[in-house]
Amino acid sequence: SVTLEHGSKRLGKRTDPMMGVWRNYGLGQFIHWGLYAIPGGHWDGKYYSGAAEWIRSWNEMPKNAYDELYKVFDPKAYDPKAWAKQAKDMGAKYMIITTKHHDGFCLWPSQYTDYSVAKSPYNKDIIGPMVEAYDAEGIDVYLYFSVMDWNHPGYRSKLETKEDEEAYEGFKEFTRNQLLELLAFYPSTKGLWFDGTWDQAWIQQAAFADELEEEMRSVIPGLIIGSRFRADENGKRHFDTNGDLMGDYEQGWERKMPNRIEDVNGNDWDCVMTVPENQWGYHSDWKGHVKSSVELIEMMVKAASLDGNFVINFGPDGQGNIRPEESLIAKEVGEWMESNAEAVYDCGYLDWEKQDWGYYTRNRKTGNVNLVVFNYPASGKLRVKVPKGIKIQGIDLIGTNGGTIDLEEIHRDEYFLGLPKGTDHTKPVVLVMKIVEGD
Ligand SMILES: C[C@@H]1N[C@@H](C#Cc2ccccc2)[C@H](O)[C@@H]1O
Repeated sequence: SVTLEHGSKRLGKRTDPMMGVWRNYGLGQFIHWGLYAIPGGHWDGKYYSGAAEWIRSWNEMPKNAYDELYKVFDPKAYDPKAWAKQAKDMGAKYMIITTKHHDGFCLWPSQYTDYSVAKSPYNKDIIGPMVEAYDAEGIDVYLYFSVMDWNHPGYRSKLETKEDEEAYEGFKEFTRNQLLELLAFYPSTKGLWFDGTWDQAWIQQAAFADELEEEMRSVIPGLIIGSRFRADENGKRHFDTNGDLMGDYEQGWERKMPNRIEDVNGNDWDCVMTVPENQWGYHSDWKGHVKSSVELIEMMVKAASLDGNFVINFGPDGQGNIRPEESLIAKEVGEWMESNAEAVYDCGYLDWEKQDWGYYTRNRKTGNVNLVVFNYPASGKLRVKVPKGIKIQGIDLIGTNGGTIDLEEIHRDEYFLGLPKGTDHTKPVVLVMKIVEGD
C-alpha cells in the first residue's frame, strides 16, 4: 500500500456505540424536498422525464424561471409531526433530510446566502421543526447536504482558470460555513449524508475536505459521515488509493443493491432507494415501474442479510403533502414490521448457505437466526442446511400467520421445515430459529 495523507482514516468498521446504533437501524426514510417539488416534473405544459429534482438542468425549463420559484415557496400543508408519526409507524429508525440539494436552495435560514426559506413567503425554518418532530418520535436525524450548488456564484464543476480558482476559494469557505452552521443549528443530528461531490473541482480539494471532515467530527463527536464526502489526494472516491473505505460506511448503493456478502467488502453500507424507477423529488406523474411494499420489504431484508441499512425515499409535494402512493407504502411496510421487525432491527449477515426461498438474518442481540421467506417452495418445505456444530433448539413462525413448524432431518445437519397449511403466500413470513452452538 502507499502512504496517503488524505486517505482513509481507519481500517475496519467503527466500533464505537454511535456507529453500533447506526449498524442496527435496518430501516430509514429519505426525504427529498425543495423548490423542485413545485413544478413536480412539469413546466409550461411539458413533461420532464428526468429525475424531478434535476428539472433545473432541463433545457425546456429556463434557469431563471426555476431560480424564481423560491418566491412562491409557501407549503401550507407542511406538518413535520405528521411526517414523523408516519415514519415511526412505518418502522423507520433514522431519517435523512435534504437541507440543500444541488439547486442550492436552503431549507434552513442560512446566514450565508439569501437563497433560503428566509426569503420565501413561507419565511420560517423547515429543518428545525422537522428535527424536533423526528427526535420526539425517537427517529435519528441525518442531514443531506449537496456540495454541488448551482446557485452559488463561486461554484465550479472544474477549475480551468485563475478566476475559477479564486472563485472556488470563496465557494469552499461558503461550504464550510454552511456545514458548521448546520451542526450548530441542529446539534442533535447524528450524521451528514453528502451528495454532489463528483465534480473535478471538489475532488481536487482532498486536503481541504479532509480537514473539514475532521473539524465537523470535532464539533459533534461520533458524527457519522459516509464515503461520498471526500476524495483522497489521488482523486479516489469512496475507496482510497489503497482500496480502504473513506468515511464510516459505504455510500455507493444508490438505487442498487449488493448481491453477495463479498460485494460489501466487510464495510458498513446503506442502500438508498426510490419508490419509482428514478424520482427522488416530487414528480406528479410517475412513469414506469413503481415498487410495491413487498418489493421494498424484500430489499430491506436483503440489506439486513448483507450487513447494510435500507432507506426508502419520500418526495413530498410543493405544498408539503406526502403523496398517497408513499403513504400506502409507509402503511404496508409498517404493518409488516409490526410483527416481523425482529428479523430486521439489530440484524446482520449469517454465514449459512444462501437458500432460494429467501434470506437469513442474524439478530446480534438475541443470537436468533431469522428465516425470511419470499419465494415459497412448491414443496411447501424450506431446506435449511445447518453448519457443523450448530443445533436447532426451537423454531417459531412469527407474525400474523402463526402455526407450528414440522422439522424433518433429511440428511445430517440438513432439515426440511414445513410451513403450516394456509400460510399466506402473498406476504413474506418469518421463522425465528433458536440455535445452540457446540456439539
Ligand atoms: C440521492 C440522489 N443523488 C442525486 C443524484 C444524482 C446523479 C447525478 C448524476 C448522475 C447520476 C445520478 C439525486 O438527485 C438524489 O439526491
